[in-house]
Amino acid sequence: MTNSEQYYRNIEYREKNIHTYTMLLDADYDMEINHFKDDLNDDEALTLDATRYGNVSRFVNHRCGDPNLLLRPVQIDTRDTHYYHVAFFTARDIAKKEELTWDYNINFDDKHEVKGFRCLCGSSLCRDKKNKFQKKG
Ligand SMILES: C[S@@+](CC[C@H](N)C(=O)[O-])C[C@H]1O[C@@H](n2cnc3c(N)ncnc32)[C@H](O)[C@@H]1O
Repeated sequence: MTNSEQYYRNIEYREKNIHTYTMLLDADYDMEINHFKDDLNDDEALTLDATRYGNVSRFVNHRCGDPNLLLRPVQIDTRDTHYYHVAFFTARDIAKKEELTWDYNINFDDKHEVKGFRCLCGSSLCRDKKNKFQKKG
């Protein structure tokens, strides 16, 4: 089988095996709780509130380049690669009460992606070079 035949066979397999599931989210276009009132229009300010339906991972902040957590897909209960969970692993020893961070992989060169997010991670590897609020460190 050629590579392109294999490619189209994979697409066909995926299309036949599309899985859907219901997810509960609290989401709203709400400028009142958004820090970027001056920079965004209402329809650009979707806020996801993980208080009721999220889990403890909602407290993990972003850090560019050298976060103390890494994300890995893991399989639980099934070897079907359509279903995986995302697990956090420590990238190094973490001190008691130290902030947990992972790299959200934000592309700071993409205007749409970063319009509502200015990075305050303080890492020397921070990619948000235009951030006027950047912490030194
Ligand atoms: C998953 S929550 C993290 C927990 C949040 N800091 C809190 O106290 O509930 C993601 C939000 O935290 C803020 N945040 C996380 N990392 C940030 C960073 N490096 N710079 C600025 N804001 C950050 C942003 O408001 C982002 O939308």
